[in-house]
Amino acid sequence: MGSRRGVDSGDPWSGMGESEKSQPRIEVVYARRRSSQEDPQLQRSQDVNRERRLGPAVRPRKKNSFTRSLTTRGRTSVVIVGGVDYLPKPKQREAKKKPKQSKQKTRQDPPDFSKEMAYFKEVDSYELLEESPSPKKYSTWATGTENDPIVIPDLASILERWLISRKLTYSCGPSRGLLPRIAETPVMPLQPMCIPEERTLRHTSAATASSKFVADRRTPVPIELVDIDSPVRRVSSTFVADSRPPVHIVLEDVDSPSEGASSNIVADRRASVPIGSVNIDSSVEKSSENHVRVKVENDVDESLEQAIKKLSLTSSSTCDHRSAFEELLLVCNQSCPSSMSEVFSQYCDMNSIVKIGEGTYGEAFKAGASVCKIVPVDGDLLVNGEVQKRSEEVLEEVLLSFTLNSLRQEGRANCGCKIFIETKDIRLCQGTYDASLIRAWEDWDAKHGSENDHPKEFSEDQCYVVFVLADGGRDLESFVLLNFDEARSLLVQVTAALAVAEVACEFEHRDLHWGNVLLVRNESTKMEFKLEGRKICGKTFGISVSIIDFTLSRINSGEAILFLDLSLDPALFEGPKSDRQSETYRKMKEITEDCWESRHQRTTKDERDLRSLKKRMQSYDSAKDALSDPFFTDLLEKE
Ligand SMILES: Nc1ncnc2c1ncn2[C@@H]1O[C@H](COP(=O)(O)OP(=O)(O)OP(=O)(O)O)[C@@H](O)[C@H]1O
Repeated sequence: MGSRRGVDSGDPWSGMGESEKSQPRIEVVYARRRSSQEDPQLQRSQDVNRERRLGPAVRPRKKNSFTRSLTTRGRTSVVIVGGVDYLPKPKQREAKKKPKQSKQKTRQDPPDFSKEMAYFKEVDSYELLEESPSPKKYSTWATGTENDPIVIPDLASILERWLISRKLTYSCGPSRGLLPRIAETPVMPLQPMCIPEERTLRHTSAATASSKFVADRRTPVPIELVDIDSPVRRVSSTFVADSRPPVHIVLEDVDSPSEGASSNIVADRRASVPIGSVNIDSSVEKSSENHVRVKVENDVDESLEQAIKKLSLTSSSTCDHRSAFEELLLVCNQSCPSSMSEVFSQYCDMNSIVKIGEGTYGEAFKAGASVCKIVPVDGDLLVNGEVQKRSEEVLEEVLLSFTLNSLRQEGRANCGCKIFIETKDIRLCQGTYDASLIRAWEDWDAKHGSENDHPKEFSEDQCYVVFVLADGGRDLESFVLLNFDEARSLLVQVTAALAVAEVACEFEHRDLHWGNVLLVRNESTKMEFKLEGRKICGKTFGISVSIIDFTLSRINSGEAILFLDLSLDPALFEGPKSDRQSETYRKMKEITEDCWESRHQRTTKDERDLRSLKKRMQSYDSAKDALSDPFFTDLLEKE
């Protein structure tokens, strides 16, 4: 489809480029270190890693396939902050192709499926030569109905905290006066789901009347109020602070005649604990109908909030590494990094940890019902021959994951699905690898032969981001579909997920190779999703699909557009010719014209071309005839 772009002056592609350029300001926020250019040794090891990414066909030996880090080198994280009305006009758009990927990531000794693999390889290579620029893969979901606001309270607060911290970081200049304050203080008013502004608890005459509010870590308001049957009541409130920044807890006697006056306050405490509980105790005079109000507030004073609002992102131009780390802490709701065992022990017995997979950066471990993917960040140590990810890079993925999580919420009015992997939590850790993790890593290595470096190399200072995910099963690369129904089920689930996310938040995965599609066989017969307000039920034939790895993805969270600027990673587009994944990256570059912040859609011209192709196809007598159609001209090279 050579005429796809820029052929005539009315080419909708160029038009779209123009209109996208006039969108809200664009900032290059983070630039990935590119030390390989200066360091030939690093360049060599990265070249080796590049070869790891693609499969056995192009991977002559261990650590020598097209790198798994292909997608991450030289990236730049970018955010565009737009107004609420930024959402583009309804248009039809294309879905990205699924590139081929081959990574050695298996959970058990795989049975011998070499025959099946050979078959699919053949199919793949055939398609690569034969297919048009994927008309059959361009989904035709029409966009354009009103979207659900993607910002649910929790997500809003996460993004807001992030944006605020960025404003503070970038706008305060050298003085950085506000940054320490925001780092010490949560932005509680912005997270109404997290902490109710107040709870009113009623005393009873019972000696141990108590009220307990149990909530998860993101709504950590377990407050226990106990009155003791004595002339003076003892009131205590326990606030379970799980890695939460400081809070201000006030107990107030609301029945006192001077309600609201400071004398009503029976206990007042500012508390800051990384993990644990805060108790405040006090005495309250007994009266028949005594109410005590427990207020949990943030410590950000109004003037600070006003100041924050006035700050502008436009003055930001640089990002220092420390502040990005602080942003990550804020987004993860932590005041300081945890240890690995603190995080893992929340999900499982440490001795039960099993490694289940690995990527260039990520080591995936099964922890109870969850999967924890550990990604080292910010250290100087090369990991698997790669420069470690920087906080700022991981931050983009963290925010994106939270945004996609919001699609899982029940009761979304317009769009929703549960096919993107559930991100249960994200935590920042520091220290050496825990002994149980080392044991699990070595077990996996003994069975499967890890391509990654031994994690014992990490020092006490090393930091990591731990993605706590639902267990999505095995990746498509190692999963064997048993019949055509399972294959259809896989395709419809992936397509439905992309359609939902594309309509809801202009999502483009941009790296949907078969290592990033997980499957599990179960009793399920159907899966529900909602697209443009319509509930749709898809048949699953006992297969549940999850999409993972949003490192390269692009999304409009409602508050910001998050994406990586792949134009700074030319090597990404230099993979082997005729390799499906490499070709797909190149196609993406062609379609985006290296403008990665925009969403990209099938154009009217493309649709016209496809429609006329369809008509012409009906008139051909044979496939041989059809192959001479002009639609294919630039796709076929005669030798
Ligand atoms: N939620 C999950 N459930 C089950 N397995 C998972 C999950 N997340 C990751 N894995 C396993 O771990 C592997 C590595 O994860 P992932 O691809 O996210 O890491 P990565 O370092 O980002 O990879 P890449 O090399 O593509 O950058 C996956 O291919 C998969 O086998």
